Amino acid sequence: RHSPPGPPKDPLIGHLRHMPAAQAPFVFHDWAKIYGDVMQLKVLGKSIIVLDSLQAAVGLLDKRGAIYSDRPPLPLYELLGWNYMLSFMRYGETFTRHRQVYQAFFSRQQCAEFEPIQTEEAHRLVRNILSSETDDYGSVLSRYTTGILVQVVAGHKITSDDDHYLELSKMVYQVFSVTGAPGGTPIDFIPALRHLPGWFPGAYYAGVARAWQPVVRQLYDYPYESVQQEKEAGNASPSFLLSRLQEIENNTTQLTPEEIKGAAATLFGAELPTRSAIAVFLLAMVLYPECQIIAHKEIDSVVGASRLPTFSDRGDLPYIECILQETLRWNPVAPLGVPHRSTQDDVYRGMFIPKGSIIFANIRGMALDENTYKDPTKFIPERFIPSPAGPGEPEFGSLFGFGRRRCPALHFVERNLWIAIVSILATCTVSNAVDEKGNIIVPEATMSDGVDSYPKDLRCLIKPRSRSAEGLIAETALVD
Ligand code: HEM
Repeated sequence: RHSPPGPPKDPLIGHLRHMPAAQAPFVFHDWAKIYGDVMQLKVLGKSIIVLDSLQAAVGLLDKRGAIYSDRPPLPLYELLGWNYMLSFMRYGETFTRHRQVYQAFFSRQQCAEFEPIQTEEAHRLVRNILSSETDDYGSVLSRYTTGILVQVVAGHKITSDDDHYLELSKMVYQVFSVTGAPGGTPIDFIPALRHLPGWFPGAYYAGVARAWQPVVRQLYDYPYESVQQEKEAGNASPSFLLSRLQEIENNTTQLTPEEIKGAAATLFGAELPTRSAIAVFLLAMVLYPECQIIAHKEIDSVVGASRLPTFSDRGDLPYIECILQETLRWNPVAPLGVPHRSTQDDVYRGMFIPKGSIIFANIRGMALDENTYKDPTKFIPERFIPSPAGPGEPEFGSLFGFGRRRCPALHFVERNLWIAIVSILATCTVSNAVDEKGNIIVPEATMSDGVDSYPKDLRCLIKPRSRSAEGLIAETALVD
């Protein structure tokens, strides 16, 4: 029985000085080639385990889920008032209750009911892309994912740029930007700092957290109170919050009001990865124009030019499905997932994993596994075509995490992405932007660091594909 291998470390502080400051998933993946797919790093006495293969992640996080499903404590987030957020919740009774509510809400069957909302928002997305005056498509994409979430969570349709929910969604983004990666600030390592004033060295983040508390509070109160008022006035549309309020009324609720607010805030906070995934798709279309041509042909032959695609076309568009799957694999938007924590000592393949270890699944590393994916850095949708017609490489399910903490919204997310991708492909051509001198810009396929992984350069040109596509899109403005 031995500790999992890892790179050389310093006395006392361990790997603190060696922790990668940038592009950690790539550094971990390179280390894994030397030290293996189960590695241990020690930081200030804490055991950090990095899993670099699907086999190890399934072996521990799925198969031994009973002892690998906790999350590390996040004192900074607690200080901010991010309470009852499922993503960061410790394992236990409260977690189980919350998780059940999400699983029921995002079941396959329930997800089918969101399709009209998703379709309408996808049409709005294309209209907004085509009328965008800048090439900063990030904000247009955010508007799409926020638009869907606000309808699903609070039954509210965003129709103007000064909608308060858009303001709230910007605030969430700001809070996450000023507080850094979850678990990565000094007070996460030395919780005692939380009691010190913000000017004290190292306690800086505690000051930040206190300053942002009112913003977080608003995110908790505003949606809940708005839906409550609409319910009382008899004009609330179906939504996550309305269902929870009705459960309170009928005494069938599993969650307290404060827990419900936290659950809704969790959902709003989940806006970013979906918008990043659509951005990855756009990047792929710029860099791999041949894929776009095949996709256009498939849509033209299956859907035709007289209508826009709908969810009922999905089964007849296998190449679009491959593009979606390859978008998820090529540049994973959650490259290290969300860390798990082990709650018991364990031995895996003869290696001792102490209780309290923080476990990272290197999802980025798994996408680069050359034994599973040929030419893994290239965008090749055909890799998923089943054999004998294609190589039949497996879909990249790892993107949504593992075991009892796996993303509960994945069926919903896949639909959000599919309808956005197919609507863009049916109506637009994505191509290279051109600089002032007339040179074609070829963006590099690199992603930003951190929890919110986004293409570093997304300069591109998006134009209507044809007159008839333009007409179809214009018509949607009248119907939706
Ligand atoms: C492309 C978009 C998305 C990706 C790639 C993604 C991926 C993930 C990953 C990797 C985890 C952690 C899994 C683990 O710990 O092993 C997670 C958790 C979670 N996701 Fe997603 N997610 C996405 C979108 C969403 C959306 C839109 C929602 C909600 C509307 C959502 C809700 C959640 C929640 C609540 C958790 C926490 C689950 C728990 O801790 O038990 N996700 N997601």
